[in-house]
Amino acid sequence: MATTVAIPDQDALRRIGASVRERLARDEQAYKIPTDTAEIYAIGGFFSPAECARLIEMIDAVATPSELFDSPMKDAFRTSYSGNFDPSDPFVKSISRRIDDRLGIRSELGETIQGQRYAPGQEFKDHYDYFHTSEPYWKQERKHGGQRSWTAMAYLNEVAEGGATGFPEAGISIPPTQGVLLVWNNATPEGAPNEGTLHAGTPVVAGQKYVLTRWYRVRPWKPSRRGG
Ligand SMILES: O=C(O)CCC(=O)C(=O)O
Ligand SMILES: [Fe+2]
Repeated sequence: MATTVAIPDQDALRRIGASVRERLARDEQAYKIPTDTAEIYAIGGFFSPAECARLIEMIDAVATPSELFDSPMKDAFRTSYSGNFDPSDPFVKSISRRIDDRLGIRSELGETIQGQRYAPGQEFKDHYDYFHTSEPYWKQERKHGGQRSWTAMAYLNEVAEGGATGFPEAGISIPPTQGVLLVWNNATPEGAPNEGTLHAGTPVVAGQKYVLTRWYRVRPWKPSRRGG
């Protein structure tokens, strides 16, 4: 008899995938990146230069060497500095709410915004934002909001050279542009983790790169640990 292996949180991933997709289709500023491999959108001018400057200052205040979910190559894998914003700060709340509203996702599903700073030579190698449900950490994450659905990431400055976000499966490379919000669905329309979302923050060559990231779960997020 054939057995089907259940995909954790599949129904929720399918449902959230569809609702955000429908919302972005009506958003005249949301540009769908032309690829069939993954659902990736760019929204220009999402943050003003003044907001970016303020967010950059906040990243400088919280950034420490990045932590990752268990990975044998942890040290070389994500060399940027990162830190979580204070979710009770009114400015952070307003920024989070604006991203949530644009995607139409309930705020409770969003993880605390994380800021990241890359210096020349620093990078975040190819990875998926979704959780690998066969790994030991999944037992915890399942209870802390479950699988990650969409990622929203904003570029806060222009990088002198390097630092593009690469999606090798989709054959796409997105150069950092100040104020752009990049949004992608980590699942397929069917609600399975989408391997086509493999991506990297490629090495910065010159200058600094500042980004912020908000990851969304399928259920209300409860803090446990950090990671990309
Ligand atoms: O810095 C980038 O371009 C990618 C960052 C990223 O993949 C993440 O924060 O999950
Ligand atoms: Fe990522």
